[in-house]
Amino acid sequence: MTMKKTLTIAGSDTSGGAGIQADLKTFQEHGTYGMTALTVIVTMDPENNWNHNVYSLPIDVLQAQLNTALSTGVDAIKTGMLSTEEVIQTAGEAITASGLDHVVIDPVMVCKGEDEVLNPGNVGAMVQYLLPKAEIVTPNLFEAGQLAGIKTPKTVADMKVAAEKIHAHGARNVVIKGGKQLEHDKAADLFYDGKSFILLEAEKTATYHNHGAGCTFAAAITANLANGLPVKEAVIEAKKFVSAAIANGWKLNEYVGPVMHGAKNRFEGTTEITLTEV
Ligand SMILES: Nc1ncnc2c1ncn2[C@@H]1O[C@H](COP(=O)(O)OP(=O)(O)O)[C@@H](O)[C@H]1O
Ligand SMILES: Cc1ncc(COP(=O)(O)O)c(C=O)c1O
Repeated sequence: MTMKKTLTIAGSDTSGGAGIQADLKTFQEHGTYGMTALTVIVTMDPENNWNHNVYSLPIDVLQAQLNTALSTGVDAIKTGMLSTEEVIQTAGEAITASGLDHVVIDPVMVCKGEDEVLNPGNVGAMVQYLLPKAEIVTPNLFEAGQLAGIKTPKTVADMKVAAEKIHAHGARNVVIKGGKQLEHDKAADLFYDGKSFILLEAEKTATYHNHGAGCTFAAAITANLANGLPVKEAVIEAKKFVSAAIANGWKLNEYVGPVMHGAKNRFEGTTEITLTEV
């Protein structure tokens, strides 16, 4: 038996809901074989309101992991938290050398609720080294504004403007996640392939237990691509999955509630989504 191989280039979320932990659980849930190239380790301080600390790994350690994983011939790659311009460049060059088409860029800039970029130079480096390689890029509203060089989108009309600008940077398909923050009654994401705009809408779940939603969504898209789904179907299936994962999010402790990464096999078919050309 062989399995499709999926690689995540991302950070470790020690609390297990986001980062490589979310990616590996989601890859497994979709029947793909997960591999990792770790960029940073994020820890949380239980004595101090769960404050995050980010520990970077040396660049040669990242390079060695990329050499290891890519030598096996992976089917799809996802990127997540990339801490510095050097890390972004290294990831971009490894992706180019791999010659792979199935590349999902989740341009993580902040953890939820914060609005300052990890390192300001990262936005330009993502535009230069990652967007031209992206089969799909999956920014949230804040990240979309940063990549597009405009104010954070607030409406579907703003999202369309951002999607066109991000597409012009070389990403072949753009999915802007409206999520909870969009001024809209549904959890709406905008898909743009350079030709048409499609709004994917699901019921908004009233919950704080959504930690890792973005990583989980992008990892599901990556696994779906590795499994042979066309781009639009890969996004649609991932949207159904992440909606079920959020609807079944749970409380890890008083600070954080991860999404249910096991939602595909437990809750498949429990969430409906609608598609509308806009
Ligand atoms: N409360 C919610 N109910 C249903 N879907 C949601 C909710 N919040 C976010 N989503 C969806 O989850 C996915 C991840 O989005 P989001 O949480 O905004 O990403 P990120 O973690 O990168 O900020 C998107 O498809 C988004 O629409
Ligand atoms: C390592 C890592 N990657 C990515 C994220 C982003 O998580 P989310 O999917 O909730 O946006 C986080 C947030 O804590 C993280 O720690």
